[in-house]
Amino acid sequence: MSQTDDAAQAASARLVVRTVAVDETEPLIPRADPRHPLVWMRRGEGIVGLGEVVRIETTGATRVEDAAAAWTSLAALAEIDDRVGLPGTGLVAFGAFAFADESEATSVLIVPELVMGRRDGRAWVTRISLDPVEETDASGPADADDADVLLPEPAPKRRVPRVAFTPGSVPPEAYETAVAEAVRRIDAGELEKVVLARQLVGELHEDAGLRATINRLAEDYPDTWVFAVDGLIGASPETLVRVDHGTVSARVLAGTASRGAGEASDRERALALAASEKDLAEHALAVESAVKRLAPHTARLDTSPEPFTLQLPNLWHLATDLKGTLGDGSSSLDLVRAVHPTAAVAGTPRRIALPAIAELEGFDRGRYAGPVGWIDGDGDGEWAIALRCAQVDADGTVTAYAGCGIVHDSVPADELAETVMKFRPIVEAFGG
Ligand SMILES: C=C(O[C@@H]1C=C(C(=O)O)C=C[C@H]1O)C(=O)O
Repeated sequence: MSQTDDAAQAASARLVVRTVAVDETEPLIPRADPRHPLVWMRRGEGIVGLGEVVRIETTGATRVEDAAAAWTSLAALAEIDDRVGLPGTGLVAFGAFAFADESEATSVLIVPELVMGRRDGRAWVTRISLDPVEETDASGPADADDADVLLPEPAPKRRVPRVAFTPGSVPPEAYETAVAEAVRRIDAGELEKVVLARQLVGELHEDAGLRATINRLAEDYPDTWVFAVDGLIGASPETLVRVDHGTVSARVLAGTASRGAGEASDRERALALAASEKDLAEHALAVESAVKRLAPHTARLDTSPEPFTLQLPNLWHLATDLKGTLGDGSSSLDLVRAVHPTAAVAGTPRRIALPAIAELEGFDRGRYAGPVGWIDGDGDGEWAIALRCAQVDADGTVTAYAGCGIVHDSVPADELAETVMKFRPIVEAFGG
């Protein structure tokens, strides 16, 4: 089906949505579908989706706005009975978008049949169906009581499936060559910063699915957004944009250092990162681009005063939080469209960095470094940048990605080492 048909069909569908509170304390990930997991979790809270009622697929330069328009039409027709009223209740779609306009990868919004969620100590279940007048019998939509009955049993914990990764089309030496070429262009004044990534590729042989891998990501990286959407799985520390009842927030990351072995050396690395001119300059470009692109849509936008060091189990990042109020009624997807791709994953200036990435990286990023998250019926939602992630294809091919911001004093061998740190979450979650 063409993208226009798809969007048009989605726009004319009428969804019936009902969210009820449930008394549930079990973790959510063990209830995810191992083969087609839909997950958005951080610190044990979030949403897990099962089944698929509507799928909106888009491609090309207008992939985000086409999806946003189809979503607005779909949401406008939906009949929503939300008895909980928290972020993630009512009508939701999980989404993942390709990084580049030219990508072969499709971008998707998926509306599940069932959503299980938890937030602020409250749990809920949402059922979504196409117009029940034709879809169900005379007993009408399910009532609150059978919400519990139909929840899948949590699966017992399993070991993670093992995937042996090897460099993809770009071997490590070629990555270093690309970094050196990027530095040359930066020194020649062609651009200020460009983010270059490389891939690791493996095969998922076992039919155990992805649930154990996602669970491992959530256990090892509880402070990140752990996501699974249409085979894209990962644990991202970077919030692209969140919209919640008129408030807008984002977390910009750029600048990375390894963790130290002991407490003293670890502290030293964090302090050195916070004082590093190279990293502060790289970070400033990313913050500037996010602020510039969000500002037209916000009535107020504050940035945390100085970049702070964000500690993750595998590395340190320089981080800045943005917080503001929405000024123009934009949906979270409208803001995704405004900010993607940020300088944290593309570069500065963007119009020079994007073709340089396409030329120097030598592969299609697919949905890596693209927006991943969810949107609700009011347009609110949470979107991360798909980092520390892999795309798992239907044939079992697993492609993991990691990249680094290259600036004028970047050293190729150091950047290669940084990709190794950034691959760690996904490599370990596949038993490496
Ligand atoms: C590009 C990636 O990460 C981005 C690049 C960073 C850097 O170069 O310091 C830091 C965080 C992310 O914004 C990645 O993880 O693949």
